Amino acid sequence: MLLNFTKMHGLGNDFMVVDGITQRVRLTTEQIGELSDRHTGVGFDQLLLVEPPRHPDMDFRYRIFNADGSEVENCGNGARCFARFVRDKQLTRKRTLNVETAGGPLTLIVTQNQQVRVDMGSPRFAPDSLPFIADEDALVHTLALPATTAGLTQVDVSVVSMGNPHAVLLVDDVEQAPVEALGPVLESHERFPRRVNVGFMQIKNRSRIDLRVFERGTGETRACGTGACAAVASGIRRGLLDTRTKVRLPGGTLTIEWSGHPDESLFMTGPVATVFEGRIELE
Ligand SMILES: N[C@H](CCC[C@H](N)C(=O)O)C(=O)O
Repeated sequence: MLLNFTKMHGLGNDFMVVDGITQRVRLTTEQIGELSDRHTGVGFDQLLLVEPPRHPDMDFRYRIFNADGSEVENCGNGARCFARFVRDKQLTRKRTLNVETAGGPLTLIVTQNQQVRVDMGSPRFAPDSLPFIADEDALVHTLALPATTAGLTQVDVSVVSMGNPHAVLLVDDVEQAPVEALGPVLESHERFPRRVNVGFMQIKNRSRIDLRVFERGTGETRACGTGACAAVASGIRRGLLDTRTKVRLPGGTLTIEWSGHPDESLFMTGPVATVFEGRIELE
């Protein structure tokens, strides 16, 4: 099978974007894992597959696969790249797109300055929305670690669903945060039955944070859109952040806005980049 694709990124969180509308695409989990390899494949954090919508009032469906081949519910940086992709490929001329994802509907707006603003829906904190095993909802949950990690036997996390699951830790300095040691341990912690993305948040002031994210199924990325949303949502809920917060990630900055009302949408705005067009022959 000859597969055309476009390599894109959002603040260095990189994607192989595949048009599954004008070409017939059948990819196995194993093939996606092979394609994600940065030495023997295309190399990416996630693969995004664009498909026709299932519902008549939606414009597209797009599916998200991590580097390990796992299919997931949402991808913030990917949503922005998707919006640019379908317009660049003339699959639509609309600037406001209604899109189906496994995590629910998204509305994407391509702004005049070529940034993309995404209505990410409402953050959810109830443990079963992630899922996270806990007796009740709480601002912060204490997780016992299976073994002493980075000198810790337990950590406090806030849990947030942006369609996909996130655990957010407060740290004094993201540069010194034990991302490599603690990320994998929390990603696969037993209280997250479907694993979890792990955010390390340093609050600079009430409208600015630094963030690093160890992503489920991929590892640390240069940026994580849903991770930025989850971190700010948890900070606003805890009374630590304002309703419009800049998130500085290793790959650059996103703007997150949320009123703090549980039934109101959170918005993410940020850049998109196209790197190259490619074609690959698959068995
Ligand atoms: N690793 C995530 C999916 C990609 C999210 C991230 N790349 C973003 O921009 O939101 C998960 O397993 O839920």
